[in-house]
Amino acid sequence: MTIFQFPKDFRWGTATASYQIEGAAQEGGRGVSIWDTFARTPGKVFNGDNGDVACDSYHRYEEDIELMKKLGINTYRFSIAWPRIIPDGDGEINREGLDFYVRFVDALLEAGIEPFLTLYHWDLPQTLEDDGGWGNRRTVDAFVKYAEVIFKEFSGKINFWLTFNEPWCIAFLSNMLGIHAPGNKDLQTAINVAHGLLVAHGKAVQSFRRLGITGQIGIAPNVCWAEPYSKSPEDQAACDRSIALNTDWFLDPIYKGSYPQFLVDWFAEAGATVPIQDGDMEIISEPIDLLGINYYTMGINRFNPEAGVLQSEELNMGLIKTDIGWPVESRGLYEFMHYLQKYGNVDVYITENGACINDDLENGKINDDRRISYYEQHLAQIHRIINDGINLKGYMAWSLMDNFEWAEGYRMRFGLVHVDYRSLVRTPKESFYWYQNVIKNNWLEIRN
Ligand SMILES: N=NNCCOCCOc1ccc(-c2cn(C[C@@H]3NC[C@@H](O)[C@H]3O)nn2)cc1
Repeated sequence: MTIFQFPKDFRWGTATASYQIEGAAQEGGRGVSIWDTFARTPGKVFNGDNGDVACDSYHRYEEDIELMKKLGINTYRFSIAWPRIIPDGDGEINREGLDFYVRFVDALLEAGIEPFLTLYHWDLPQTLEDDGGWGNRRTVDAFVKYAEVIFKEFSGKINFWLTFNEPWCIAFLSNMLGIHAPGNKDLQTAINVAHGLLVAHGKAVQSFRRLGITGQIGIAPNVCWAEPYSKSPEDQAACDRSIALNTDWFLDPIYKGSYPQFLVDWFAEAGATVPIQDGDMEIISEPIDLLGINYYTMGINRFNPEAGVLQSEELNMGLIKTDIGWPVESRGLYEFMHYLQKYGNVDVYITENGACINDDLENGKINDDRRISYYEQHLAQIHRIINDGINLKGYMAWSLMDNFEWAEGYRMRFGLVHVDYRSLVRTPKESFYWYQNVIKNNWLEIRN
């Protein structure tokens, strides 16, 4: 067997998000989000599923924290639902909504678990979307107002902060491909959204510094690692475009103060431009302290002029796939983390990594061996990354429990804990106990 020992201060955790687990969608003064609207639009979400009940964590969070204590994690990544805090987006503060998160954060701290907060995990107040969404500076200013409410309430209690989860999903999956809320299918709209959220990110970081808020702040891009099908320049360029739209499009403005010119030029060919106003790039490039990285899979891509705006086609190479159809290929994480070094050896946390394995209960157990295998492969790569001297400081498995997987609804299960959506009974899977052992030992044992 092989033993991979992790650093003594390495953070072990799990991750969730407000709309995916909370439920109580019409309780506590919560306003309507774009995902409430999208899920109620016929054909957008599998089976017409929505987040009205989800895992009911709004009422069951103490039970969830007991599961976290049993698992042995020291870090828990979650998100706050903006519509609970300021229901109409930029109006009055809903104290009842804020108090729910005060109770939750206090309970986490009481349990000895470090809160790792995402301010925005996709549940935009609908009123702001109705007025132009992230492409309207009103939304940018509203986000800063919301962020400052949270900063002031939780400074001293929360020390790890993320502004946005997966900006590529917020901008391009949701506004160019139309697969997530609000479901637009327009490149210029997507570019406007991406720029708006970047300005909002920068302004929030400036507020964080000005207010002297405790801890470290950053952002969490999702990775789309790709390798060329052939050695041809066209296939390599197709990969470069695919990787860069998820990463460089957001991290170049933050770390370099400018967009990647090759992609700006590519989009200009398609008639789309970035709506930069005076001072925007200086705001966006306000220095940050950490990055969250979300990794699930990688692709083998080739140039194909018919393959969407990037003309980059991901090929089915016959790899083992998870039940959501994503190839299991952990080496993309290693390659990506070295790619990321062009921004410097910045502090990085894996804020999402996990497998969709839809095993169900059998005799009271869930023998999700495929999920264990997925985690073994990816944690081995993480040890390799750390061994190369990269500042990878922690790992949060997606997800603590099965939850609402966006357009896939509840059919796709990423949890270490099984959720029966009728009874809401939580049942730890075999992978939960495997991960519990890794955390307890702070080492990974690869069985021969
Ligand atoms: N990348 N290029 N794609 C080209 C075209 O893809 C079509 C489909 O696209 C995608 C891409 C990515 C995702 C996705 C889902 N999760 C899992 C969630 N992460 C945040 C947390 O809430 C988890 O639930 N992460 N990523 C879904 C669909």
